Amino acid sequence: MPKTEASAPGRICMQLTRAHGTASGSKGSHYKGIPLSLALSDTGGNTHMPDVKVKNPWHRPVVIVLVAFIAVGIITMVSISVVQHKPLPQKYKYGIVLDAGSSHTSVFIYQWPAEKENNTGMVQQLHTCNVKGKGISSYSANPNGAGTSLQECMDEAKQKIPAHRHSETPVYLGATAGMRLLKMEDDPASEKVLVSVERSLKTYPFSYQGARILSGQEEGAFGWITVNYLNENLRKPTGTLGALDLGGASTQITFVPQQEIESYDNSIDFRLYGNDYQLYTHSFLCYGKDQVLKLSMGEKLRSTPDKTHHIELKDPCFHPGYNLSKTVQSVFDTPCMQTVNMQNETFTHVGTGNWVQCQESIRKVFNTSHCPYSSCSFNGVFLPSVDGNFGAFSAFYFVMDFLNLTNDSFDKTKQKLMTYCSTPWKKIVENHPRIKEKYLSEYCFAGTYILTLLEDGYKFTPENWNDIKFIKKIGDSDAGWTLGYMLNLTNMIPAEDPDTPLMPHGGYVTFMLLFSLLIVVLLLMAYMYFRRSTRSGQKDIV
Ligand SMILES: Nc1ncnc2c1ncn2[C@@H]1O[C@H](COP(=O)(O)OP(=O)(O)OP(=O)(O)O)[C@@H](O)[C@H]1O
Repeated sequence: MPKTEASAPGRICMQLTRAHGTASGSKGSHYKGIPLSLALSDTGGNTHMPDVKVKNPWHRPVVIVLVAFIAVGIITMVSISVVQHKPLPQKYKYGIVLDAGSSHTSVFIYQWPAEKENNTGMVQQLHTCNVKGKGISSYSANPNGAGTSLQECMDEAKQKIPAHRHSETPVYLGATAGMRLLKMEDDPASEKVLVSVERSLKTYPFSYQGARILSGQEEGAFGWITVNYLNENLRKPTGTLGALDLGGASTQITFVPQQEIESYDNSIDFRLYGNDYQLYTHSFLCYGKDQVLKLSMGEKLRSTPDKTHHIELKDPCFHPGYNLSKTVQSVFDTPCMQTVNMQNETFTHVGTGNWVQCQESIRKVFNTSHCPYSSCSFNGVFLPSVDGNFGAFSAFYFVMDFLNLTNDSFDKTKQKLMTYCSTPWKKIVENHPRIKEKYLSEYCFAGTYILTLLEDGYKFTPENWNDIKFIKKIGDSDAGWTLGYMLNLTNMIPAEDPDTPLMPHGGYVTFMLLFSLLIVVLLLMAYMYFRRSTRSGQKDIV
């Protein structure tokens, strides 16, 4: 073992001999059989074994800290992953909208995840209940009955919505064309009906937000919002779906036109999720399925030459063999037309089942004699050309679905209607024993009216006929104005798109965790590198 030159008397000098030792010239790295050993020589040149223990590398603080960090990191990641993937009980919020239509009232219950308000396509229909009996406008002579009629469905709503959510659940009642007509006819009576429904709704534990009559424009616009919200069209600046709604007393057409809207009354502007929309909308009061039947029959009764004797009203829109006594009052009990003086209180409604004549008679209810704009639908109402796809719902769907006409071409639709209308009434009843006779008797008329309204009124052609999709529901929710109304009143469709975080919450947590671990590892590596270089620096100095 060579002595170091720097060895001072009495000082113990330590020299490291490497396994592949070089300068020392010692044989290999072994000293008396001890590998990678430390040998000490005192000033007297005597060599002896040092009193130093070789450390277990796992006991070094750096390694312990490193291992601890890694263990904590792994435990944290596993815990987060377990918690993240645990199925959490979903918390919902609820809203109730009553559609008080001319023919009946429906109660719609909507639900949405409590933490996801303002996200498109999130609100869903949970439940719907049809109120027994006629619409609230039919209670004009007995206004209290209107409120009472809602009780069964509202009790059902109480069951459907968890009790702890009742007090925060908004309830809205919107009345449509039936109440619009009653207001025109008898304003105080319509007020009394509204007071009655309000009193009834306030007895429930929900958050009552009001009962009012919607304007035709609102009904059209909210129907358009509903179908486009459910189709998730509102967030994308791409195309929207026009809305065609056929009720019992009114019908609405609403879409984004490709040309200027020439009449102020037909224009509605929206800003939804940061996109601007200018909608064309029109509601034809008295052109719902029930009212237009009255208009058409009234027209026929009016044109009967002899009104002094019992009238047998021959109607091409009803099946051959259909024969029913009806009251004159049942036809003229509407503010949509003036009554006609007839000697008798009743008449016999007789079907002849002739589709061509039926369409001719229906055309008479559209006044196309004047148009103060560049183009009109009927009755002097401006209509831009119908562009794009349309969703047709309510009675558009009920009727076309019954007649199996939802997917046919224009010509096929006409042909099938012709055959259907000429089918004897007896056969129709036999074929559909479970359908209400009132509905059953009117499908020929209603189908012909729908075709005529769309073709003559709205100017759809055989070429774009299939741009009309007859729809009842989109997903689980009914197409109609109610959902759009609630979304608007609860501010669930903001004008501006809400800011979205860069990444979803789970992704964010994972990213932060991995990134933190990486930094810790890098720090430790840097520390170890620093230690090693300081040691080798010391060795060089030595
Ligand atoms: N299954 C069906 N078959 C045929 N017609 C139906 C069916 N169900 C409902 N109807 C009729 O369709 C029409 C439209 O019904 P809807 O409930 O949409 O109108 P409403 O809300 O009462 O009317 P409005 O919106 O004009 O006030 C009504 O005349 C109704 O009687």
